[in-house]
Amino acid sequence: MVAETPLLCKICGANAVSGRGNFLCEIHFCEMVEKKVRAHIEDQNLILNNEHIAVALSGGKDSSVLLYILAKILPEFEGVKLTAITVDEGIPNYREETLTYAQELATFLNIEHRIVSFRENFGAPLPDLLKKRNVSACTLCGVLRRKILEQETFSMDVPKLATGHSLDDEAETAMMNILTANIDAIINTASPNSGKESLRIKPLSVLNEHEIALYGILKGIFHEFPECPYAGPSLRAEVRQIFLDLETKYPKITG
Ligand SMILES: Nc1ncnc2c1ncn2[C@@H]1O[C@H](COP(=O)(O)OP(=O)(O)OP(=O)(O)O)[C@@H](O)[C@H]1O
Repeated sequence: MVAETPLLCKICGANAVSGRGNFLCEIHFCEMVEKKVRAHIEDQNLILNNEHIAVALSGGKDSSVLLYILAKILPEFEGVKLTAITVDEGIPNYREETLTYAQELATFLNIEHRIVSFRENFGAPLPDLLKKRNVSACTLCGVLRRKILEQETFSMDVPKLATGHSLDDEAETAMMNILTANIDAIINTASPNSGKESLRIKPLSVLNEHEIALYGILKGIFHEFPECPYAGPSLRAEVRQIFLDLETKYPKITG
């Protein structure tokens, strides 16, 4: 039997934790991830000195990694303050766990954390709001969540709201806009400073899901949470599957 040769970090020769043609050890992989995010923030002027940035923290892997990395690189920006905001949609057997985790992470990172709920803003949790409307759960949830996040951001006089959207999310959105011939959205995606979008920043949009998940695992901030009970068939889910299928043929398709 031939022993398998361990894959080695291309920088220091230690055992590699990441593959896909980019072999790096734990230290160099994490450095690479942070460097990519920092470079994106600087190139696009996503964060400027003395800004107060709101971070949309669901407690899921992407926004948890976002908060962790922003907290880590924060000292490099003069006078920048972070406030995490979590929206409690009131989805039973789902949101409670991520909410607790979001609280724990914000406390661990010593970052101010606000929890805002559908109940206090719209009078009822999502399941009750759905009873009165003939609309899909994800559509209503997404619209109301964005509304609360925007309100909170403005009420705090915060110029920017950071979300944990990844490169995969951005690729899926671009593909969905093409498939639905949503010309306005295609133009807005191409120009980050247009309209209301100027308030939104997506510092993780240079990282693919593999990089975010691995970074989260290595930093001990990755948690498996139950899937949202309302998650079901959707155009986004189908587009995601198309990308996954393509990735097996063309591994570098999302970075
Ligand atoms: N309940 C919430 N409270 C605050 N922010 C949220 C909430 N849900 C989503 N977001 C923000 O919107 C982004 C995109 O949400 P979405 O549910 O599409 O993504 P996701 O890939 O599951 O992200 P995550 O892993 O952070 O939950 C999240 O990364 C987060 O920044």
